[in-house]
Amino acid sequence: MTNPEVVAPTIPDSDALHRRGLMFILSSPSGAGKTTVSRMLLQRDERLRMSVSVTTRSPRPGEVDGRDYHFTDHAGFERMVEDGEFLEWAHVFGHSYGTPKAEVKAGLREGNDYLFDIDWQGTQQLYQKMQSDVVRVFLLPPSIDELRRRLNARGTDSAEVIASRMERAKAEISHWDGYDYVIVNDDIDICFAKVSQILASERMRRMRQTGLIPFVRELTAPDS
Ligand SMILES: Nc1nc2c(ncn2[C@@H]2O[C@H](COP(=O)(O)OP(=O)(O)O)[C@@H](O)[C@H]2O)c(=O)[nH]1
Ligand SMILES: Nc1ncnc2c1ncn2[C@@H]1O[C@H](COP(=O)(O)OP(=O)(O)O)[C@@H](O)[C@H]1O
Repeated sequence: MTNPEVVAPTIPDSDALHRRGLMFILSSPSGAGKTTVSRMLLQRDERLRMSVSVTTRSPRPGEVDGRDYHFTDHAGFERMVEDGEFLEWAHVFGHSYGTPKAEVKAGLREGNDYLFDIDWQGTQQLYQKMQSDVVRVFLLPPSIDELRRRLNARGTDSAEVIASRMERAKAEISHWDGYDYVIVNDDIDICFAKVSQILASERMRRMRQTGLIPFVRELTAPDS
């Protein structure tokens, strides 16, 4: 399945210097592959955690409450909105989706990275609130026909739901320029290798390496 030649080597994320975590956002039109890429990242990367969203939509076959989403009803969702428990929330495909705040805020300080499978509206909100922590990646399908083929092949949605996802796809694609990185997900292994490289590079940004300040101070101390 996975061709080892195109999978990026795992770059050790050293704990020697403290680093602030980052918020890694993966968006795409439905069916372009963000769930597939997210699962591959989470399987291979221990420092990456999924930000599990809250939603009012029903679970699909195979989805697990607390792992794929926190499933709730409208009243429960509204209560969380009123109590300020979301970093962002939006209406997508007639349902409500939101990113819980508590775990992410504390985890970033501890150096944990979070993966977000959210749409362009949520991406904009997170970017406005936490710009320096956010890395935005958008996946495109190689063609509209291939997108339709993948939605059909996934076998999780009725013909009616697939038609409505296809209808929304072009509107979602129109937000491609609100992202830092845009990748065409043609070959899954190549796409995964690219996403892994982005993550590795973004982790090395100076501003995230909070441990550099005392480290450099020590290096440049007058009596060292
Ligand atoms: N803004 C926002 N969007 C979300 C959140 N969780 C999921 N989404 C988006 O909602 C859309 C529908 O998700 P889903 O019902 O799982 O279907 P999918 O398109 O097959 O992934 C996707 O574009 C997700 O990225 C969230 O917490 N906030
Ligand atoms: N590069 C790819 N080539 C072929 N099929 C793919 C590729 N990426 C994803 N898929 C398949 O397409 C379907 C939709 O992918 P999924 O990850 O569920 O999309 P999304 O989460 O963006 O809605 C799944 O059946 C998945 O296995």
